[in-house]
Amino acid sequence: MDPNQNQGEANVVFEAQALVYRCVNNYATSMSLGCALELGIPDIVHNYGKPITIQELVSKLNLPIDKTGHLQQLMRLLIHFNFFSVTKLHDQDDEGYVLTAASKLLLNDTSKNSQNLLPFVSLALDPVIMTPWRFLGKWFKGNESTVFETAHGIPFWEFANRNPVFNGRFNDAMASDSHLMSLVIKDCQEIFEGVESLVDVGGGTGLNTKILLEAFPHMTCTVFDLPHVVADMSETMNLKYVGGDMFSTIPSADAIFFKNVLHNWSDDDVLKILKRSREAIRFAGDKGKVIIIDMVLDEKQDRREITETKMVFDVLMMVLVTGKERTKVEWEKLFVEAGFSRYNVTPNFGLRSLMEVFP
Ligand SMILES: C[S@@+](CC[C@H](N)C(=O)[O-])C[C@H]1O[C@@H](n2cnc3c(N)ncnc32)[C@H](O)[C@@H]1O
Ligand SMILES: O=c1cc(-c2ccc(O)cc2)oc2c(O)c(O)ccc12
Repeated sequence: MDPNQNQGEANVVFEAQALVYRCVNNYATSMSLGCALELGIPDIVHNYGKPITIQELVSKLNLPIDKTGHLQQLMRLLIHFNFFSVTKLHDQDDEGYVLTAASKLLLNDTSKNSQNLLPFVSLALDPVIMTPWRFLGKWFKGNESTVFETAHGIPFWEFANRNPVFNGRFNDAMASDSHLMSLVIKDCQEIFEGVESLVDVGGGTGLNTKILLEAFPHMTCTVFDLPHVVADMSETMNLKYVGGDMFSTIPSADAIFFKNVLHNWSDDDVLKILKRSREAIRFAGDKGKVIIIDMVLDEKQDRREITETKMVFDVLMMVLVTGKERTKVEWEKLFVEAGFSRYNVTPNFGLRSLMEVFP
């Protein structure tokens, strides 16, 4: 027998073993990141103002000295995932930790930067969100429409309605995601050109709309969301809040805007929402359109990690709500079935793309 053949078989098995261990232990990365945030490590590194050594970090955290090696282990994993990096200290042999682009998004101190995903990460690690994963197998064999319902007894949006603390946490998380939109919205001049009125459907507490209004102050905007989400919001001359159910009615406007909303719903539900949107723009003539910011799965074009993240969101939407992520072909099928004639996709929002859909 060829000894190389044996070696080859062993390599395949060991590669497979590494894959199994990597996947099954993925939670260790999110838990380690959660721990770093609980301890406030990004803020300490930020406030130190220069690279911070492991000894200085232990001291700032008030940890027992004998935890130094363990903290180093935690930091090594987070460095591997690009949450921190190490740099040589001037005139010394020692090294210190510094923030990376990712950990700069996770600071408690938001005074210098409104781009902050800490509320989003806190939501992701909340037991309300994590518990349903334990019920995934049970759900596959049962009748509930979501895993969330199998775990918590009621659907996600009803849970948010009944639990004001969770509702606040959820809305803050979604708003933190929206802050990043301001980075690109100014580049979208032509998309909002001619749009005089816009309804942000499922617009949450209205941050998307406020960012849009900063860039396009001539517009009149309505944030439309469930009544418990928009209750007691303060309005301005060109920003109104309306409570309601998008399956029953959507207020009329030139443009109907959805960010991070349609991926929460099944194809049947998206079809109903799109048909309601078409009714809502029927008086707008040539100006009428639907603007969607959401994920578009594209395994051929996207880097492997981007596809991986989108596929995780795909399953996440199945677990929490009744949703999914979609390919361009899947989106197109829905647009055509809802009676729209054409659409454009601008893939410039990181994980999200912007789609314009015309009657
Ligand atoms: C994932 S959040 C997106 C929030 C916001 N568009 C953003 O990007 O930050 C989905 C929103 O849809 C709202 N929603 C859920 N069901 C709805 C319904 N039947 N009618 C109107 N809004 C609804 C939720 O309350 C929530 O604010
Ligand atoms: O309720 C959620 C939670 C998330 C979420 C959870 C865990 C993660 O690692 C990332 C995100 O995202 C949501 C979302 O994008 C959405 O449209 C509705 C609800 C949630």
